Amino acid sequence: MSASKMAMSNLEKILELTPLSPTSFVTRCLPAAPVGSKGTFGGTLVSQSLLASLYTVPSNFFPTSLHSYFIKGGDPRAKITYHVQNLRNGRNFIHKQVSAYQHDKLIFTSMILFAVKRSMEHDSLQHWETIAGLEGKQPDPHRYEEASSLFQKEVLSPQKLSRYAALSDRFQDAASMSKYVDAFQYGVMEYLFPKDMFYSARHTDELDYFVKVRPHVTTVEHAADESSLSKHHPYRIPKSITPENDARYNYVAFAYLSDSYLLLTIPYFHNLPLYCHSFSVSLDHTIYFHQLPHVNSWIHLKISNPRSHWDKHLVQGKYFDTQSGRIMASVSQEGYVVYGSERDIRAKF
Ligand SMILES: CCCCCCCCCC(=O)SCCNC(=O)CCNC(=O)[C@H](O)C(C)(C)COP(=O)(O)OP(=O)(O)OC[C@H]1O[C@@H](n2cnc3c(N)ncnc32)[C@H](O)[C@@H]1OP(=O)(O)O
Repeated sequence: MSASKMAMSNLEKILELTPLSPTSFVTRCLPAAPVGSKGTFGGTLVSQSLLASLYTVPSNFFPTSLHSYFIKGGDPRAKITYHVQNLRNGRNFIHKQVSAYQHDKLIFTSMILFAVKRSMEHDSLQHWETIAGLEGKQPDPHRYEEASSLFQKEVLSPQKLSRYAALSDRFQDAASMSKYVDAFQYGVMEYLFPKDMFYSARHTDELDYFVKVRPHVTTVEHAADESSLSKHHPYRIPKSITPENDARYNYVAFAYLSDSYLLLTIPYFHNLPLYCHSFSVSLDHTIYFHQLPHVNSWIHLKISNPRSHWDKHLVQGKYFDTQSGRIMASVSQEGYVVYGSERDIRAKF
């Protein structure tokens, strides 16, 4: 595999931060745009803001929720600076606000709530939403297919490509088509999509697919240190947080994957082909973490689209651990996505 293809799945490098002070960080790599887009990938901003904030909390605090807004499109040619503001330190919870800047302008902000890792001694009510029958089962190969081969069959085959090319200039350029395939084949995320993912005639309120992260991320948690507020000091904070040394990197990797193939799936709910938008950006992104997400195992994602109007589209995702069948995270995102009229899209396609 070429060095450039290997680099595509190097999440640690893509997200690496250099400290400027205990609460400010600058990116090492330039913040790339996803294939087919102009601005920085939203998942990079969400996950780097989470990584930056992790450098400012003791290692026995885990992210429990994250609420963020994309304020200005990120410039893929400029590094990003993250400032982490401490809003409150409690015994149970820590509140952080992270602001991301490019060219001295605020481009993104997130609020992140951390909760202390609890012993099981006091846990008055336990409940998990679960998918029964999922436990440890592999995705059904009759229903799901690896994304790059499916994309090549369902989008790039000559007869189908001409229909996509009628919808968008993006599909007229052969060089950019190979980038989609490379992203599926060598990128950070590996997908198993339903066979009708790219164009569905099925009326449904729900889309489900499987996703996992290619680079290894440890699930070995450090022995919980009983750090108290008095010990809450930069010296107690790990110097480096990497996929190999900190299981909390699973949250970072999850934040990265959670902004991909989410908003893009909207046409699926309307029996239109994916990629038929004329403009698409995410406006906000919210994650509730229900457990440590094991990102190297298949994650079963269920997406719905409760409301679309005024070019604003709400998508909600529930992510299930396929080993236990239990919910691991919930994600909500509203996007500003502009489509032509349904009639025009169908006529062209
Ligand atoms: C084919 C595969 C495609 C893959 C897509 C993958 C999607 C992945 C999801 C993402 O990662 S999206 C990235 C995260 N989200 C963002 O970066 C959004 C950041 N926020 C904004 O850009 C602005 O807040 C926003 C466009 C949502 C609102 O802008 P406004 O319309 O209120 O302000 P303004 O009028 O100043 O427009 C800002 C820019 O948007 C452009 N814009 C707005 N509406 C547009 C439209 N309808 N068509 C084309 N461009 C439009 C507008 O031209 C202008 O471009 P420039 O900055 O280059 O001048």
